[in-house]
Amino acid sequence: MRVLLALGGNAMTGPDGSASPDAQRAAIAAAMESVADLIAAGHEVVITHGNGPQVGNLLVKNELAATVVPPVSLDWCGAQTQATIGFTVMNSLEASLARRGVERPVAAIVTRTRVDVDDPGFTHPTKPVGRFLPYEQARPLIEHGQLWEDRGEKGWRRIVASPEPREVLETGTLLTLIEAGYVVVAAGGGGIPVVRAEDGTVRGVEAVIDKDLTAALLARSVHADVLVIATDVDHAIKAWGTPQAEEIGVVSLEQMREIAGEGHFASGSMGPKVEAALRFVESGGPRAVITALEQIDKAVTGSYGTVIEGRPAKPHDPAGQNPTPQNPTENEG
Ligand SMILES: Nc1ncnc2c1ncn2[C@@H]1O[C@H](COP(=O)(O)OP(=O)(O)O)[C@@H](O)[C@H]1O
Ligand SMILES: NC(=O)OP(=O)(O)O
Repeated sequence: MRVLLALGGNAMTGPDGSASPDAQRAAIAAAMESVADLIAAGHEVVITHGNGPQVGNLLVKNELAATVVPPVSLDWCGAQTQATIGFTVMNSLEASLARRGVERPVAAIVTRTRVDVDDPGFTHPTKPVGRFLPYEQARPLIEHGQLWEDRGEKGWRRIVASPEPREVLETGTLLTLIEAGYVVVAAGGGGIPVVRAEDGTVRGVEAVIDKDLTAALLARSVHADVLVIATDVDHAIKAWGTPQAEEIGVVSLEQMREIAGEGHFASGSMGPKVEAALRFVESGGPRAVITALEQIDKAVTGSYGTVIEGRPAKPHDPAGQNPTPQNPTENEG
């Protein structure tokens, strides 16, 4: 199966959200063990990953050092995170594959994602980045003009613009590499946001694209059989945080749209994951799964996690309208 695997910040930065180099190396090394198992099992894996903690930290470094070295813009910070996370993934995945006796080349690709210049995301920022701070520490920054948001029990977090991903510009390159047998790491941090001018030229814009939404687009572009969104919870949960909390197992597209419409999924965390899973399946993708990183082997077959099954088009069913599950059912998870 061709698997598009989206790795969240939780998988890349360690359990406490720490983005120290050691914590990142350790988290990525652990994640790549699971990825190597998938590859060793015969799956074709395309990896994308988040960069929220890292890009937010780079932004702060730039601001703190602005009087000493020229600061760079947010799109440059995003490009830098693709490189550091990408090369760390390459190092770890190569080692994990070698331990299994699997020979597969790995390539991390600098990837640009086109957005619309007039996207409302530029005027209404929604993307949490960087570290969590208690309100007392965030307050002076807010008073200084930064946008911060209360993210619940973990604290407050800085918010930046996050336009909709429209197109992954390196799709052709990725397909060539996948067909040549590479394990490709692409569109890290949702891709470096760029806009295209009327004359066809491309320039970076200051934003951080949601990596789950780009993952949905990328999964369709590379004809993935399954989009797996790996995070730190086994399932998306209905009535999350209440005594009525209920894990969501296998659901139809229609059911998940309805549940999402009821507002069970927090913006900036589970919300975009559910939206990405829905978009992939709505646009014709066969299956999308949200689950914990440790469960991705079962996720690819749809036997664990929150699973949205598409409608496989059969010869007698050209419109792809054959029935899908009508009741939320628990899978083995
Ligand atoms: N309805 C929900 N079901 C499950 N988790 C939820 C829900 N709403 C919000 N969350 C939160 O979403 C988190 C996963 O999102 P996030 O932290 O952004 O993941 P990642 O960094 O792995 O991309 C979970 O740890 C949980 O705290
Ligand atoms: N770019 C992005 O969505 O990163 P996170 O998944 O780390 O928030």
